[in-house]
Amino acid sequence: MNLTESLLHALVDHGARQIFGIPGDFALPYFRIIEQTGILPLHTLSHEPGVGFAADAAARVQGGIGVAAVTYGAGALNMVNAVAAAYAEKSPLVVISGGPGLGESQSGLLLHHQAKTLDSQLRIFQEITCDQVRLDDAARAPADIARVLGNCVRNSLPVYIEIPRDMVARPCAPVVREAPRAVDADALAACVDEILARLRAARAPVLMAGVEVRRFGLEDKVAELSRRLGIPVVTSFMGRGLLADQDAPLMGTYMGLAGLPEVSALVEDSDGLFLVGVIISDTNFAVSGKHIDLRHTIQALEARVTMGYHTYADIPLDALIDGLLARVPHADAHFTVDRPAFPHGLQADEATIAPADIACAVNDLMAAHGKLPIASDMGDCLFTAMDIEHTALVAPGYYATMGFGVPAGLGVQAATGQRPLILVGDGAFQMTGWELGNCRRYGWDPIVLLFNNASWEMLRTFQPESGFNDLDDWGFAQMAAGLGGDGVRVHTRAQLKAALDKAIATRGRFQLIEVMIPRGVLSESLSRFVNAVKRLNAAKAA
Ligand SMILES: Cc1ncc(Cc2csc(CCOP(=O)(O)OP(=O)(O)O)c2C)c(N)n1
Ligand SMILES: [Mg+2]
Repeated sequence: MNLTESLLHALVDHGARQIFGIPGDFALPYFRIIEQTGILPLHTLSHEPGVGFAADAAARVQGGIGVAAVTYGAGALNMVNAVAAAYAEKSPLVVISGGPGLGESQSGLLLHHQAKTLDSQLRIFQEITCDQVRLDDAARAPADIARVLGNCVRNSLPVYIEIPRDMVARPCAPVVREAPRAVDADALAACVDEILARLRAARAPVLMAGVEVRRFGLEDKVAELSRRLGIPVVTSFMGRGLLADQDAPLMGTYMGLAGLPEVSALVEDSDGLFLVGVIISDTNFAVSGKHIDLRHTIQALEARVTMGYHTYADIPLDALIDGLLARVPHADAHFTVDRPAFPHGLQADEATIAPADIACAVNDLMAAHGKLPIASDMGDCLFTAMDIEHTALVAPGYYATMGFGVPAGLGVQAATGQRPLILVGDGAFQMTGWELGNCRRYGWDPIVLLFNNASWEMLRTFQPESGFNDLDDWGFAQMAAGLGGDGVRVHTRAQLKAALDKAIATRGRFQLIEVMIPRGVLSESLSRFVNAVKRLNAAKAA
């Protein structure tokens, strides 16, 4: 076995199911081995940001790790933003980069694709990954790979692996996966007892599910725990889409002043808020109507449990949930909640289209044809998703980068085989929407709802006086055929419904529905979010 094969088998062993990538001369040798061995399927895309977003989304939906394979310098550094997004949102993404061989590194020449020094790339990735290795020693490689991939899975964070191009075919032993780390049973029991005591003493306990629940594959168990405890569940903004397919007492998504009042009141009035895998970020908590004193909550995140001004260390979330389930008997009665209703029954008439109509049309579509997993970009399309029935959702809800939506949708279909619905604004589509041109090669056929307001509308809501938020009308629908798909531009609600009916009935080609939305027409969630931010900022300034 050679070093690349050893790495590929280790990737499979740690939960990788495919590789997304773009080669270069520093990467051609290891790409050849990927292609020749077929240990993992390789999907090449067109631009490295898309490679990173697709691999990140694949990791999020399949519960394993994502793999982004690139060349040195121009390739890897082109993907920094996507890896930073994965780091911020705790996605287990493995970055593999080809690199200069030992001989050329010592040639005394500056090498092409080199930035500052030959170590610059590794140093840049140290800031956005939890572990790194350059595989320049075949004897040490199996242990290095086991350590790095073990950290990727254990922390649910990106890692960086550089393969010098003169090392790819060196004989190498197989990688032996690290043994799971032991959890202190006494500390776990004490932590479980204290959490249960606090929840039982609370008048109005609530469980908020965050992204770590998905990252560690705990949705079924968390749903079961909430039923047994008899407490309602909400998701964080980032956690939207969690528990969509579980029988959970799910009330909705917490968005503070931007969200549904009944959901916000449930969270903000709770005296027993149990934050399970929730990232304490501004997008999750900054627009709270009533200040949530996080010091009075129970926070389980990054293998630590904090409550009552003290922290239990080294309590992995899976061990904690198992410990709680072991101590909470099956509930006698089936605990349910009255979930707020989502909009249905689109008026298919000649009226222009608002984001609320898109949510309504999608809810009607899923009611008639079954749920679709959703990949959403940043922009009002993501806020519109809050009015769509709960379904699997991948979106940059915290890091908030544009460009995620289309590549992420391709990653979802590559990973699951399920046809995704992609929500993307015109500004974000200008960045990475062209990855749709790769669908035909792989048989992917997403349905793309392109919110075209010819504007960076989210920015305009915060700074309406700036003319630079105006975008031109690019005519995206007309470009679909050249990319291998079908495109249609719709102006009215009747045209939107007809386009969705045609799209869902057409398989084998991506379906691009360019929805023309008048500037200034926002989703209700975004309107509430912007008004909340302005009110809170005004209050701070006062
Ligand atoms: C990679 C990156 N560069 C800039 C920005 C900053 C930004 C946040 S929202 C936004 C406008 C989005 O326009 P779009 O048409 O896609 O959607 P909509 O607002 O609904 O009209 C920008 C430029 C971000 N978040 N990421
Ligand atoms: Mg726009």
